[in-house]
Amino acid sequence: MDKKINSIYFSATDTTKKIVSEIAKKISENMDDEITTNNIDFTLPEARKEPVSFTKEDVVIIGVPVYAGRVPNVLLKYLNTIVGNGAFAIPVVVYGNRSYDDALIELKDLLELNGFKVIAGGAFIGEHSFSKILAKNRPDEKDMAIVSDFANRIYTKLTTQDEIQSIAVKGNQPYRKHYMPKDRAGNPTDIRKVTPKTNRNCMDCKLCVKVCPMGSIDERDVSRLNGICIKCGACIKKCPTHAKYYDDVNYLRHKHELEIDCAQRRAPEIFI
Ligand SMILES: Cc1cc2nc3c(=O)[nH]c(=O)nc-3n(C[C@H](O)[C@H](O)[C@H](O)COP(=O)(O)O)c2cc1C
Repeated sequence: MDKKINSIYFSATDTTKKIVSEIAKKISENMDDEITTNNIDFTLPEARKEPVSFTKEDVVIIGVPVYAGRVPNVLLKYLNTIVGNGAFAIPVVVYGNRSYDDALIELKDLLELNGFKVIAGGAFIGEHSFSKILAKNRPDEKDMAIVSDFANRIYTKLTTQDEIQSIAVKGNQPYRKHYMPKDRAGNPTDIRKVTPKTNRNCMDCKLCVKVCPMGSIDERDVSRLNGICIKCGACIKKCPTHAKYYDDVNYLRHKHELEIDCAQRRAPEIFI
């Protein structure tokens, strides 16, 4: 097979990265010739300034986390600049064990509009960005076995079908509205304005500045924000001294509710 394998992802807390990278690696391992895998990590703002385009020679595994049941809307502008030129695409969404709602179909549609041919797709589960216990440590071994099998099936499809077929994925059209957390009275509540706090454990190492996908944490005073917070969990989960946290009542209520209501393990779904 004379295709080039590409992995491209946004991954604030590394679960999407783990899945997309493994799919790309496994497909590459199946190929006889020595091939190079191209990797684009667009988690940080600098990377989203680079234009990206592919050709018919490319197979592109592209992954994003599910935010509010959809493709994160802060990424739409960048995603819409990626040019397919007839490349094969495998959209992957990773969600925190609640639901992926319409994120996979949204990503698939977006890729098709950008000139990709979508030949497979998958929804996988990763530890929830808000929590240390919801989908804890996922993707785990069981998930990675499914990831591996998915990659093998993509390889088989690429090498055995004369005319590689497009696929359909699960989801609604028109897409459902963004999922909204509820307040104590059961009314939808908007947590978009919620920002992280910094406690006395902070050593001022600036790691949070480096990992914030929005480039929002002030380098001179890391307790301040210069831009928006998307609640991605990067500064919280990656802080070596656990100095970042949220104390907003509605955010904490939502997190707790998810931990209770979505505790039952969900399984990855693949479409090929
Ligand atoms: C703002 C926000 C909204 C989210 N919405 C959902 C959701 O609707 N359903 C779900 O199951 N998980 C949701 N999650 C959890 C992430 O999709 C999940 O933890 C994912 O594994 C994170 O990927 P990453 O590690 O690559 O950043 C949300 C996370 C964030 C930050």
